Amino acid sequence: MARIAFQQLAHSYHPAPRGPIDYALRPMDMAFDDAGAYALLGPSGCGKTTLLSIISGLLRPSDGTVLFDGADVTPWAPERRNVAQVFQFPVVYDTMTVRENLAFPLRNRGVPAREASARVDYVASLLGLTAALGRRARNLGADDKQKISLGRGLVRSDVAAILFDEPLTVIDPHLKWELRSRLKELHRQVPVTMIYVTHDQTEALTFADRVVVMAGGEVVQVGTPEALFERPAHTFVGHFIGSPGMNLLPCEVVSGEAVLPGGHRILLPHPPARETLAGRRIELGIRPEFTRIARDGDLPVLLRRVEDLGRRRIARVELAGLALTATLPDGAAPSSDAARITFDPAHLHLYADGRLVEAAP
Ligand SMILES: Nc1ncnc2c1ncn2[C@@H]1O[C@H](COP(=O)(O)OP(=O)(O)OP(=O)(O)O)[C@@H](O)[C@H]1O
Repeated sequence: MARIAFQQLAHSYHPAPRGPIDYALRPMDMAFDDAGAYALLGPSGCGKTTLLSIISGLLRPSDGTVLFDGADVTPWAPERRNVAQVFQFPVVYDTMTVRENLAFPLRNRGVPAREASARVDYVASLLGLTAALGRRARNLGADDKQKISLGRGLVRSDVAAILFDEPLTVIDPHLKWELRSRLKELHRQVPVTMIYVTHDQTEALTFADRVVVMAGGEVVQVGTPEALFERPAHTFVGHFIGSPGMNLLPCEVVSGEAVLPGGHRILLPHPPARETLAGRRIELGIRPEFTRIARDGDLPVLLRRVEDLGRRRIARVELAGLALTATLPDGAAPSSDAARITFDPAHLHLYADGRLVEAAP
């Protein structure tokens, strides 16, 4: 187990001696606490795999330092780092049995046979592979093969970290939820640092205690699922997390109020100092869940349509030409000619150039 830290870590696949550097990962300082369950979440191309490969040692960063429990491991080869990795597609030995596949990483490390066998039995039961232990891997389907890959990653308890790179991509949808819960259960019992890469917010939010959200080669927020929902540090997080995402309204701040298009004014509970906003692009953020549509609401909106999303309904409305979404309470039937919207002041956030602006002290 290890605490993994980055100091001024950055990576460019095309280091340029002159001119602007084309970063796949922008310079960052951050740490993964020992024994934490993390998800690395972000859209395709944001740098997740690059970051994972730098941790495992498959890729040497062009800048900065990687520390495991304070030791500089930047030049270390993958074998020396003692990191287990599970990839998107199965990595199994077809001619071996499931038991032999699972025991392989333990045999390599010289773990005594009895201890190895107990560990294999435990991991197999966790992954629902017990009945298949004696079968050759080649005779199994894609789901079971990927379970073996997961098992090989999980079987050693002495690793510095376990890295998962979209491990459930090939798994049947109905099995995904079950395997995610099992990984979480395993983490509770064997607290190893786990880092789980995904572009799927449901996967990230159900697996991780802490989610690292990435965009454009940058870590834009590290937080609990609740923090990402309640207090997005960046408009990208507001938009990317949640379904639908946060409403963002361009505005100006004048005398403690946000002035929206159409001249509508919203009193800000904690207006920031003027200097922090000067010359920056300002937006007011509010999640659909913290709005209310009613006849006696604050601002007049045009009701475009109501959508049924299964567990809840949302209203698509327009405020001075801006499209917004609002969650509707059960049974609410807003009238299109008298709809008004109210924002819960406790959940209003102000962003400058995409970043959350803290209130003036
Ligand atoms: N071997 C490489 N050589 C050059 N550029 C690369 C290489 N690998 C990745 N990149 C570039 O680096 C950036 C980050 O890619 P990376 O694969 O880390 O993102 P990702 O978030 O893992 O994406 P995905 O979810 O699609 O795998 C992208 O712009 C990508 O094109």
